[in-house]
Amino acid sequence: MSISLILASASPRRTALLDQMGLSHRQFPVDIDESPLADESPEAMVMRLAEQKAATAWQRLSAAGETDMVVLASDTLIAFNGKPLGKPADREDCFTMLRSLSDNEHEVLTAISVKDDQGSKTQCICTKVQFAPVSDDDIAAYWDTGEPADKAGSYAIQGIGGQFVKSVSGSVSSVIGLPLYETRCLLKEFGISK
Ligand SMILES: Cc1cn([C@H]2C[C@H](O)[C@@H](COP(=O)(O)OP(=O)(O)OP(=O)(O)O)O2)c(=O)[nH]c1=O
Repeated sequence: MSISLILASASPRRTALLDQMGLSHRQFPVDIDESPLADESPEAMVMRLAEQKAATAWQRLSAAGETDMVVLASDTLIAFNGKPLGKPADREDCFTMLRSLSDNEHEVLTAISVKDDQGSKTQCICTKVQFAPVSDDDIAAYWDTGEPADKAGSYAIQGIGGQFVKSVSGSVSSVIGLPLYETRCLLKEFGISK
């Protein structure tokens, strides 16, 4: 009996990172409400969202008769001054986020959640990122590239936004959406390895 790995995500970056690990999988995107709850910490929020993505995918696939699967889901948020920053709602929101990140340090939180028929486990990985000073002209030009729109905190370290990053302490793959080392360890606990 072979167990199939399901990635509960629409993200092209997360599937590419799993490919990088040599783990064959199938993408099964789930859309959930990603709004924060009142007074919820960034860590509690990112873990709740990853867990909910995994549980939702699991329920839908089980209802469709799928068995022998392990579901992996992930969520990425920026924590700045104790507040969560997700994807920008619009250009103005991107300006607000990048102005606050400019010349400051922030944390990128990625939660990974794995579920099978025995239960689930969720873990949060924190990476510190120091931003260089970013001007309004930089932000305007960056917004026009289209890159910030679907990225937590309005930037992509692996793309054009990498030029705003002075230093990183922690996992770079986690900033991009899936921490390779921790994902490998967690999946191993659920019987998935290369
Ligand atoms: C900070 C940062 C975020 N990101 C991305 C990672 C995540 O894909 C995205 C945050 O959105 P998420 O809601 O975590 O994920 P998603 O909507 O892309 O995919 P899904 O929910 O279907 O799994 O921001 C980068 O690619 N580079 C970066 O430097």
